Amino acid sequence: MNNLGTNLQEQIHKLTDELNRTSKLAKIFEDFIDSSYDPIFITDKNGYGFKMNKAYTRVTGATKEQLMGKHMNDLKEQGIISDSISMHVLEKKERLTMVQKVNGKELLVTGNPIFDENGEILYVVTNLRDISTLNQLKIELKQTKALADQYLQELEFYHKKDHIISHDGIVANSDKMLKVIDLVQKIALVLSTVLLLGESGVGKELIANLIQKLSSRANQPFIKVNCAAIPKDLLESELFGYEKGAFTGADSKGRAGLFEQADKGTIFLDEIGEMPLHLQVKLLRVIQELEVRRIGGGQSKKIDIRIISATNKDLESMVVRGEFRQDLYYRLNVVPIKIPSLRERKEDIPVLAFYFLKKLNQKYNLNKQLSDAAITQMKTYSWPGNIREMQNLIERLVVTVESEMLDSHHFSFNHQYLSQSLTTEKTLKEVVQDLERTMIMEAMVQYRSTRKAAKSLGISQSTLVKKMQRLGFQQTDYVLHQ
Ligand SMILES: Nc1ncnc2c1ncn2[C@@H]1O[C@H](COP(=O)(O)OP(=O)(O)OP(=O)(O)O)[C@@H](O)[C@H]1O
Repeated sequence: MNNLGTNLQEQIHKLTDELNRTSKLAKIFEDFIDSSYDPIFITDKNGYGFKMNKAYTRVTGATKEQLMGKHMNDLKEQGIISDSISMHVLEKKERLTMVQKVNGKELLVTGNPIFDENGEILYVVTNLRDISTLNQLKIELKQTKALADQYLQELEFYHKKDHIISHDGIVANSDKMLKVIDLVQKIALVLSTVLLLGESGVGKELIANLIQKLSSRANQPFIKVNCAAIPKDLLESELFGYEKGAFTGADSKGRAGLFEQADKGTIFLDEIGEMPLHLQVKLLRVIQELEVRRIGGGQSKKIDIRIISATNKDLESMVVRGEFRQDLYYRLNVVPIKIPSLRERKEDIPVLAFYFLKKLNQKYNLNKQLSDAAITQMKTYSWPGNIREMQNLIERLVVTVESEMLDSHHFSFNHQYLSQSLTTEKTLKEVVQDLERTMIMEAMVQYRSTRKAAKSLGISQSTLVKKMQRLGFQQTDYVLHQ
């Protein structure tokens, strides 16, 4: 009996030791999985939550109470987990990896099966990696890269722009305009007679200025004459001058004409197509003989002038129709320079738009910006008034749009007049005239000044006046519309 008692006591002792060792091991095991920085989750062979570490709660927010002893399929049904890697591992009996969400948090999970000696799964141990931070980093990296690309683009843009802007306020990016500037640089010095051709607002006057600035006559007089703006009956005396007593109302001392004033320098005859035929003969003589005779004067005076002329008219057709002298045309057309319309060089649209925006921001002390979509929208438009129209539109938007960003919807070019006219059976000429009439009327009602109206329409004042005469405008037309 005593022996039996001693044996039992020894057995109990052994068992207690064993139990102590096991619980120590369990504690070590728990400490061990808790020390892992990455979350660990263990399910038993039936798919019930068995163990999880502190990192699991830290990363997912899910607690032991929520998960331990719970079946994975139930947790999935409750939406706590999006899927269960443990269930897939139990089914496939192999290590698997997938992306799974716990409490909405995206995790990269790897489930490892633990087998017994018979090859049956005892547990599935799952390691989890928080990839939301990784994803966030990926997004940030993408954003940084996009920003870097944008800066690079802007840098290239400004690099190019700086190079181009150095041509005295002439901004260009297109090959077509760069070729024009190239040609201008070549001919500026040789003092050849230049004829600038191109639609209204393309920059003919700007190019004329550049030719003058680059020439050896940069410091000599530069006389600009807008042949369309000076009333026809005054043009002759303005150009050629007059002697005292030449006509009633004339200055008693007589006056030098613009040709004489341009002596040793350059004269810019803008809108040369508007020069009346009888003055064309006199102009031809000035160019051929290089001398002028004032009205009422007997003697001619030698002059040394360079002539730059410009027109938006088709002079060749005018010659054919007998509206422009052929000999004068040849004399003026020594070096023709055609300045392309803005729609023929859409690459210039962004550089010009940013250039005008910058200038206007400085002028009005603002910080307006242009969206990419706005630039794209501008590229789709045909710009009949060319650069002048664009400049005016941007100015109008800079001062009227409240938001900092000028966006595509601000550039919704209005074709309503056109669509109205097109619904009726009219000829192209009539449609164009309707459109011109409507737009001019609106501008005149709004501004009541041809200068301001022309500016808003993107045409020169003289073009507007001519159009109004042609369309038979009366002052009462737009005054009555007030
Ligand atoms: N390349 C350019 N860069 C910057 N500004 C430009 C450029 N081209 C034209 N402009 C601007 O556009 C406006 C119209 O240009 P400009 O008066 O030279 O045109 P134009 O062809 O002479 O017009 P018009 O035939 O109607 O007299 C001006 O304000 C000018 O400064």
